[in-house]
Amino acid sequence: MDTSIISIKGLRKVYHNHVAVNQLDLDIQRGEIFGLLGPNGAGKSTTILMMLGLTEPTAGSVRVDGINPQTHPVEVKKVVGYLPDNIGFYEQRSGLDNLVLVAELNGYTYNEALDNAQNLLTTVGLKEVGNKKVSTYSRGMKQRLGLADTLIKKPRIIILDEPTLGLDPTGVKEFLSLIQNLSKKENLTVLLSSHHLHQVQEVCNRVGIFVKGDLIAKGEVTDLARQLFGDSSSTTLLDTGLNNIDEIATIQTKLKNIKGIDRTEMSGKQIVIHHSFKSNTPLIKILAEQEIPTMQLLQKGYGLDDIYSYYFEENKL
Ligand SMILES: Nc1ncnc2c1ncn2[C@@H]1O[C@H](COP(=O)(O)OP(=O)(O)OP(=O)(O)O)[C@@H](O)[C@H]1O
Repeated sequence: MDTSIISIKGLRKVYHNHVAVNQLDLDIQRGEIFGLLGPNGAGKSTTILMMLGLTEPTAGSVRVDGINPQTHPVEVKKVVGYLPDNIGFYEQRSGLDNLVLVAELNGYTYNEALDNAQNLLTTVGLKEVGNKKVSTYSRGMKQRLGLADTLIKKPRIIILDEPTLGLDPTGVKEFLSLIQNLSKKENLTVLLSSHHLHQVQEVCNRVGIFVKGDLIAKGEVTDLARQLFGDSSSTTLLDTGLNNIDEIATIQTKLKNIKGIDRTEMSGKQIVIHHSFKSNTPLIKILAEQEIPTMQLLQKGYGLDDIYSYYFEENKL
């Protein structure tokens, strides 16, 4: 059974000969938190705009909860709440007033709007400050108010564009756990566009990585590593205990040529070894055979940061 709430097939957007989104195929499941990752200009916002019916695809199709946003833009906006990265409020009015206004604009009577707004302020943890002017809110509080704003029409899907931008670490944590709880409680589907890899890794069920209009990989983070690096899915940090950088670099080069090791790089005085061994045991054997000093070996799996730096910083594409 197809349980996807967002279904994208062969989606393409070309602006004056520039391909912003290229042949995108993506299915997002109901209740899923999906992370859209990618550097500036990768095509994330254009994809979101096409889902919202705000820009027309050049080719391909999008269905959002069964709705074609191109032909039914008003209907799609009823089921999708969108939090842009620069949401504006009436700063001189209270958070509560702002929400009531949005609720009324969405067709609620004043009493319904008030009730709805008060409940949402509680949900996002702003109950105590609901009557204070928005101008007195911190960035984190404004983002939570923005979340309440997107929830007011009781959407089935929310799309959040860089929602944690400018938040301090505590604010980020609180905001993301709020999203996670909401998604669980309401079976809400969340699309999160972000550059913040650690955060996305923590909160998303799956992520998709966009580069220059292409979705180069999608899946759970562990699957992504496999998709992008093939069998080479392990990284081990070697601390030789040496201080001489030249000596360490010589060891690094030597290791690179050993079967089973795909590549190596320096990280300060440590050597990062990317290899296809399932554990460190074969590595320990190799290090002993090659008489390489080993003070510490630390195995770590590939994280999103590795994927990101491999694909974006080393210009592999
Ligand atoms: N209205 C437009 N007209 C022409 N080109 C555009 C337009 N909107 C976006 N583009 C181009 O399409 C590409 C994709 O842009 P998009 O905004 O979708 O990327 P993004 O991944 O959302 O980046 P960011 O994180 O900076 O928002 C970029 O090269 C951008 O310059």
